Amino acid sequence: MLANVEVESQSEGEEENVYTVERIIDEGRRIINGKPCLAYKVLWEGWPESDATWEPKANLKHCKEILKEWEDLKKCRADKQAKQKPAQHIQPKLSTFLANTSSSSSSSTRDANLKKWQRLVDDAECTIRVENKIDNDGPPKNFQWSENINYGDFEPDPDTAIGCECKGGVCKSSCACNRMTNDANQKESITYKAGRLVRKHALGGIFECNINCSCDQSCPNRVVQKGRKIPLDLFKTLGKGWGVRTPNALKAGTFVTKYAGELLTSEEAEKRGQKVEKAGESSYLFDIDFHRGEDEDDDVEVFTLDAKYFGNIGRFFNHSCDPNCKTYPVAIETADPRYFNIVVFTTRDVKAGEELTINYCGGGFEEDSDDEDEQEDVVEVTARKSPGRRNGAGAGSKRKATTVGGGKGTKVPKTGREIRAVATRGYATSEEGAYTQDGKRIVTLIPGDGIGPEISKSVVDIFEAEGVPIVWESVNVTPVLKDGKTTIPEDALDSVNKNKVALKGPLATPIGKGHVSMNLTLRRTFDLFANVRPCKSIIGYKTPFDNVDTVLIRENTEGEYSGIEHSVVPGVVQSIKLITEEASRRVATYAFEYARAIGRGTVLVVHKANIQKLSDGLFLSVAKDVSQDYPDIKIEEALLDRVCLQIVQDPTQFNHVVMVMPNLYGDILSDLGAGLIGGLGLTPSGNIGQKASIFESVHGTAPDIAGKDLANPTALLLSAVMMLRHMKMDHHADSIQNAVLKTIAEGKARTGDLGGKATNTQFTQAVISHLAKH
Ligand SMILES: NC(=O)C1=CN([C@@H]2O[C@H](COP(=O)(O)OP(=O)(O)OC[C@H]3O[C@@H](n4cnc5c(N)ncnc54)[C@H](O)[C@@H]3O)[C@@H](O)[C@H]2O)C=CC1
Ligand SMILES: O=C(O)CCC(=O)C(=O)O
Repeated sequence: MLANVEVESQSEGEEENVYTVERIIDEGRRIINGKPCLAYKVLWEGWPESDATWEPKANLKHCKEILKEWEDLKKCRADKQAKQKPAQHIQPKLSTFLANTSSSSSSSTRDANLKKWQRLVDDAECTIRVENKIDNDGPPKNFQWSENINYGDFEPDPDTAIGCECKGGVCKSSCACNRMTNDANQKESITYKAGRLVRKHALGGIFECNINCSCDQSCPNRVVQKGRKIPLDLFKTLGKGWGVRTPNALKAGTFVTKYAGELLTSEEAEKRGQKVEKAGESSYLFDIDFHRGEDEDDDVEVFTLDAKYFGNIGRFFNHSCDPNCKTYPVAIETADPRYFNIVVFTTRDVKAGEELTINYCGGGFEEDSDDEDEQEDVVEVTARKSPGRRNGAGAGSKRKATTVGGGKGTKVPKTGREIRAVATRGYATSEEGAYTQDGKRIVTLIPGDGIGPEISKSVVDIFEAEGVPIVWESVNVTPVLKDGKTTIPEDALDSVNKNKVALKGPLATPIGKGHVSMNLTLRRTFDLFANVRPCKSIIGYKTPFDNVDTVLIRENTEGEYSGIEHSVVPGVVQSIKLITEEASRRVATYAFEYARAIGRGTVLVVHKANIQKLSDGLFLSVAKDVSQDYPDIKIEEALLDRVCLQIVQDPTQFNHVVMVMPNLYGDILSDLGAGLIGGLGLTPSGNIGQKASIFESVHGTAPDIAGKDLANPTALLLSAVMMLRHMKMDHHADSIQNAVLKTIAEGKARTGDLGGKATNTQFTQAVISHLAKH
């Protein structure tokens, strides 16, 4: 082992110490002494891993053998990943990694912890690649990865599994297990077709061959029990916490994963749910209630799987109203429906790189899928009745037990917990938040000051007329003094923490004195790091430029708005512009991801690094470094003053880029953009973070027209449209957006800022009359 190679400590200005390299444990691009470079993470002999440091290659010039060892190790890992070795069996090894790192540490700590996690996750089944390019979060805290269900005291009785008597490896449609699947779905066929793809008709309930069957392991009716065979990416999403993505294209009907977790009684799940909710944390409860009827008071016992502390990749699927996957019941270990496995299958063909999502409120196979199975084959699991008492008797069947649907018959009290009649889970990323009993999303509404309440009412009225399935929770953000500091009232904090999504009217800030800005306080409190400000010409409303379509992303938590100001001596004040690598990296990453998502090929970094050499210099160099991870997106840079000139000369030259910049520049440039398309009454924005997202118009409280019903609510309405898209309610977003644009284009009900005579109320009524359903 060639480990005793000495190198010099790289830190500038430090005494030159000499340490011994034990080995290299990681590699990546890092900023060292202000410059991005390839660096290696070095474990030092006699020092713990927590003292490992990132060293540029130059510092390792005497460590050729160690570098070679590292290259060999990397190659070996890459080969292992490429092989995507299939899982052996449904009972995988139990990986016990209790991530005890702080969720927001440095990026190097994050990377080390994610690597550690990746090894355990990988070990558990088929290849899972863990990736976080968004923030410094490591693995979730207090979460133990396991592919198994932890049954605790409620182990299912394997003797209740109904077996078939088919000999040899290939069960046919006459097999008792296939027939039970057919019974449950009123359709005859074998359950899985070639390529381990499930037939659509089978998805009302699948009975796989099991330990009580005579067929062997090569039987095609054994798919889920053999474990996941496809690689998956566990990745940090923009604004939705962790998510799951497929690196390869998948066909409709592909088995993706089982949902693992701890099996709880309803009472226990209820207690856990309440505790987690109180703490404002995410819950991951999934009722195994496929056998419950439409009436939730049905006298049946329902177990719940909790994946908060213990589970597998199933825990990380995000919700979508237009999902590409769905959970279905699969019986393997027992035919007792209280123990059906919750299993994720794709419901349509999925492209490589697509995020895999499920709709927590149901939704099955794509209607126009050209798969060989017909659409009417689809049997919705949602609120499906129990498959009933099946005998399993008939040719070739071997009935082992008769406990289907019966169980202990314990009466379960209705608890009011937000778990619906289908397999459902609560979740708390910025996308998921809270729901009412009847499945409506709860959204925090901060009406704001000045024109805020008027334009908020307009949004509420239009949403009601459109029938958007959300419930508003209105809160006040009048500043309160706590320990001498101006803060947000507790109920507003609780509401946003719980709901994860808010719509906010403008809030007034006293000029040159008085309390700090509540707008900025909200952004900082919820760490809403990226402020997305699109600016698009409105067809039919003539301005000097017809085709403006700019997108600006503003760093939203620091820079000139850090709020660090003091008087040095009378007549001299100092205001600190704080720029950190961490905040610059996450907003730059967001900009690149956003550019990719909306199909723009360039990220333009707007800065003044010629003057603010260190602060804007860091912002720019971090953005350049981030760009290395996005070879498909170009990076360009421009000085703010030149951008101001060019954008008023011809804004369309910025139509193909996503601009990203420090806080103050974004604030000013977005007002300038508004001026190009007709004013502040038109421009929306979204403040995006991991804990929550708050949508608001770019404008302020407009004190000159407040209380007169003269305001244009378009900017807040379009912010609300952005919010709907964020929540994946695109259908309602389209309807409202079209109605607003049509109203302005038509010209009959324009507000004063657009040269019209309509009041806010009249404009609102006109929009309602243009909604798709009217
Ligand atoms: N995010 C927020 O909540 C923001 C709050 N503010 C606060 O708002 C207050 C007023 O700031 P101002 O500089 O006057 O900016 P402002 O944006 O409130 O008003 C500027 C001009 O635009 C007009 N305007 C703005 N929104 C309009 C709408 N929806 N319909 C028709 N006309 C509209 C106003 O009548 C005014 O003439 C200040 O206390 C400021 O701190 C300012 C900007 C953003
Ligand atoms: O907080 C304020 O009053 C103004 C904030 C503002 O202009 C902004 O950052 O959008």
